[in-house]
Amino acid sequence: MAVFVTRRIPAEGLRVLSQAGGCRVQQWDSEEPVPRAELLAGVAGKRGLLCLLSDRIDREVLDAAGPGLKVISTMSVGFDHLALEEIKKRGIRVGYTPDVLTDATAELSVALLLAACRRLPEAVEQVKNGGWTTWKPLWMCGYGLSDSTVGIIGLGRIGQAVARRLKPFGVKKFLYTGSCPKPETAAEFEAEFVPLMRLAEESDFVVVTCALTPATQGMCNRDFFGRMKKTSVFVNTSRGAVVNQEDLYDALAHGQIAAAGLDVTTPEPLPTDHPLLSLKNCVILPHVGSATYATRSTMAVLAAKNLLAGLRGEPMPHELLL
Ligand SMILES: O=C(O)[C@H](O)CO
Repeated sequence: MAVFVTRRIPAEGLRVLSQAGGCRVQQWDSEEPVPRAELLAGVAGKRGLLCLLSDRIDREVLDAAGPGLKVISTMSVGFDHLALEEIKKRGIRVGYTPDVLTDATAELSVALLLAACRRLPEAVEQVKNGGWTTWKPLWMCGYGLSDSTVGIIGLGRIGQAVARRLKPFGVKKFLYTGSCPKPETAAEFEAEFVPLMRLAEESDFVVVTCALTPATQGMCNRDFFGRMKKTSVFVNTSRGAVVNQEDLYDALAHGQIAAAGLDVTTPEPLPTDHPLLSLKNCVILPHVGSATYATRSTMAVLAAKNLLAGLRGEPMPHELLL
C-alpha cells in the first residue's frame, strides 16, 4: 500500500504508518509545503494520500494520482482545500481530524479576542519603544467582556468551546447564527439564534468559527461591518475567505469597528506589505489555532489512523461522509 505524505508531520503520526505492515511511505520531508510539481509526481500511483490544509487537492492532483488512489486523509478539521465533488465521483474516501483540535483552537480564539480587545500587542510595543512614560488614566484603554454580548458565527464544536470558555468572563448574552438553529446545543449558553445582520448589530464581540463553504464565503463584508458597533471587536479563527478583507480593512481604518483579531487570512501567509498589517487595531496570527505540541501530535496520529483504516477498507475513526 503505497502512500504519499505531503509534509514533515509529528513523529507519532509517521510512526503509526511505518509500524503498519505493508504500508510504503513516501514523504515530502520538509517544514515547507510540497511544490506543486513534487506533489503531482509524489502522488502518482499511490493508494493513499496524507495531506494538509495548505495542499490544494483538485482534479489535477487526482488525475496525477490515477485510479489507484482510494483514500485521502487530511490532517485538519477543515476540508475546503479538497475538491469534494471530484473526490466523491471517483469513489475516494476522505478522513479528517475533528474534535482533537477543538480545545486548542478555542483557547487560541479566546487569547486572540483578549489580545485584540485589550490591545496587547500595542501595549507590549509601547513598553519596548519608550511609549510607557507613566500610568495614564486614558491610555491604552480597550473593551472588556464583562456584561457584553458575544455573537458566534457557527456554533459547531469550536464555537461551543469558545462560548464555554468566554462565559466565565461575565458575558451577559450569547447570540449565534448558522445554517439552522441548534436549540439543544445553544441551551448550555442560553444562546439566541439570530439572523447574521442582527448578530452584527447587537454583538460587542463577533467570533467566526464556521466552516468555509460557498454560503459562508465573503459573508463578513461591507454590509456586515457597517452594521457592527464602533466599539465592537471582530475575531476570525475559521478561514480567511469567510471575510472580505478589503471591507474589513476599511471598517478598521475608518473606525467603523474597534478592532479585529485574525488567525486566518487570504492568502496565507499574508504578504508582509498587506494593508491590514499597517493597522494598530488589527492583531494577526499565522494560523496557529491548533498549534500545541499535544494537539498537533494527536492530529497526526488520527490522520495516520484514518489513512490506514481507509486503505484496509475498515471504518475510519473520522471519515467525512461525502
Ligand atoms: O482546519 C484545521 O485543522 C485548522 O484550521 C488548523 O488547525
